[in-house]
Amino acid sequence: MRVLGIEGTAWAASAAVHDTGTDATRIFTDAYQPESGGIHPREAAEHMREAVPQVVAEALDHARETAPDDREGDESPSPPVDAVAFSRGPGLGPCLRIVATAARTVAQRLDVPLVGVNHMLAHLEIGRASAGFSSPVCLNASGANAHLLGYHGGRYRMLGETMDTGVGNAIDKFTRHLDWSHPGGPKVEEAAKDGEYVDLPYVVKGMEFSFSGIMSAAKQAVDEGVPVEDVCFSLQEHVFGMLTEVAERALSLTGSDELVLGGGVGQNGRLREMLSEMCDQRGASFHAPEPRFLRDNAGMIAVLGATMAAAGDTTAVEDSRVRPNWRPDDVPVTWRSDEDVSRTAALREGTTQRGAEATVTLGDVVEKSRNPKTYRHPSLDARLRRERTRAEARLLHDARKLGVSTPVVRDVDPRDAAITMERVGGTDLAGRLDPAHVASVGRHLATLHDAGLVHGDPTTRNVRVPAADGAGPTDGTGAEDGTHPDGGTGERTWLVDFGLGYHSDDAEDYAMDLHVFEGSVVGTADEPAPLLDAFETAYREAGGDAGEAVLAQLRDVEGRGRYQ
Ligand SMILES: C[C@@H](O)[C@H](NC(=O)OP(=O)(O)OC[C@H]1O[C@@H](n2cnc3c(N)ncnc32)[C@H](O)[C@@H]1O)C(=O)O
Ligand SMILES: Nc1ncnc2c1ncn2[C@@H]1O[C@H](COP(=O)(O)OP(=O)(O)OP(=O)(O)O)[C@@H](O)[C@H]1O
Ligand SMILES: [Fe+2]
Repeated sequence: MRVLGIEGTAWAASAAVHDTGTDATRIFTDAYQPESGGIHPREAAEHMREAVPQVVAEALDHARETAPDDREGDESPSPPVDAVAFSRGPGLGPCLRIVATAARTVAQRLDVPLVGVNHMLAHLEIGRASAGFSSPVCLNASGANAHLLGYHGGRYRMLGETMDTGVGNAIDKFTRHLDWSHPGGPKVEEAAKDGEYVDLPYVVKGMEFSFSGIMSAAKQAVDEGVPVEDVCFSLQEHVFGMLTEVAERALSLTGSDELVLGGGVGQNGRLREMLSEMCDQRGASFHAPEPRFLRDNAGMIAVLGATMAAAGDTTAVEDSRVRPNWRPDDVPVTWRSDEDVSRTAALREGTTQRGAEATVTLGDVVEKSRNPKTYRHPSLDARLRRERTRAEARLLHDARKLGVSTPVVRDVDPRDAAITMERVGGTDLAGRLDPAHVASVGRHLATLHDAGLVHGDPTTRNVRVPAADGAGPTDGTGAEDGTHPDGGTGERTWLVDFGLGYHSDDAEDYAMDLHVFEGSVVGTADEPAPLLDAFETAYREAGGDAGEAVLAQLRDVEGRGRYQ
């Protein structure tokens, strides 16, 4: 099958022809370069209006020139391509409409099917296809996005994402402050080569992350006279360190041992180096497609379009309106039937647990050491390990005082980033996900929030519950009488891993806790809906009016679009 792909979500007016027989992909791109500042939606659309028809004509010429012999000389020659795939969203509305119009026109003229492709899934599927991976975790690092996806039960689930801007846009905003021309990413990469390390904010909440604080601090540092190359170097160390850390968390949560990278920022050598080193260290495989398939390009649209067309997933012209805010986790995945990413490998209860951050030895007591991460800059690494070990020990204690079940801390060694604590539960919540246990987590979080405490990373791996068969030490201190101090009717649950915790009186931070927990449930459960329902009901009941306000804030967090 030969498929014409058309792309034009923001800056790249691009058309490509992919031949599934030879696996060859030829891409024609005309890039929009803003005169000044960043991408202006109106200017970008003007570019698309001129450039899209041109690149499409070039691609179709190429298709005709390379058509197999049997397509030539017939009385009614076969069309040069068998389907037309186009970027249907997400992206800038005016640009998308031009692409869609071009795609409909060509498909109707050639009388071939139309395929509406999700641009973000195209960024990821191209890597999965070229790696030959079956069920990887996918990190998309592009201009307008930054997120982690894992396939499970017919959809890509969102495992973590930026809470504000996309990673490329964040970097581009910083370089606009320096009056550097768009795009800024490659210029930061170049300047970073001569830079030295300075501390900047580092914001990871579970598998969610945000860039606004770090970008303000970077601009301020330059304004205060810190050498630009030092700021560029440190920006990369922090921002890519965050992406690598959340990617490792996603691997750990899902039990996957494959990671693929997608998106324009994936062209950055330092980001690729960090991801590759992290994967090496945990025995996972890493793959990044070649640069022409990383940045926006129609090749990836043609490739996924061909896969979708082969699965019969085509788009009727009357249903082909563009979707500027189309989320990748909203797409029914018709073209995959392979094994789910969430293999629950995480659930084996060995004597040594390898979390995303630490090695945890489960004996009579539990010894947790945050080992150095060599992908991170040594200064940043030392700072994070020290800060998190301190926070963990302090907050485990604070939470206990509030009546939230946590292991008792026996010893803390901030220098070696090590904690010795009581052993609790028989398994992770991930191994016994049921409404009673998630409800108990809801009550625990309501208690913490009521006292101004944020867990920071309440995933299903950071909650301990009794083992189903009763094996293992199911009692923590205080449960000897068999009562359940969390006040619920289910079995007892313990919260562990407070390393990302902190004190806050901002409802947004509490909402993030809920968002992180729900994300970990959605990422791994076969049927998340009843679990989320039980969780929120329990949180609401325990949290009263304040809890209601946090849930409203959660809806706000979930509803934030990025393409207006
Ligand atoms: C919706 C769609 O329009 C959007 N596309 C997009 O953002 O273009 P993409 O080609 O994937 O990424 C462009 C971004 O990639 C950054 N970039 C390019 N080369 C880079 C490098 N060497 N280092 C860091 N960033 C780089 C640019 O600064 C720019 O922000 C998206 O995929 O989010
Ligand atoms: N006190 C404890 N008692 C029993 N098991 C524990 C205890 N603390 C941790 N564990 C187990 O060890 C695993 C890893 O611990 P922890 O989450 O603290 O490490 P981590 O490296 O920070 O993990 P991640 O970053 O992946 O959440 C947990 O999922 C849990 O199964
Ligand atoms: Fe993109």
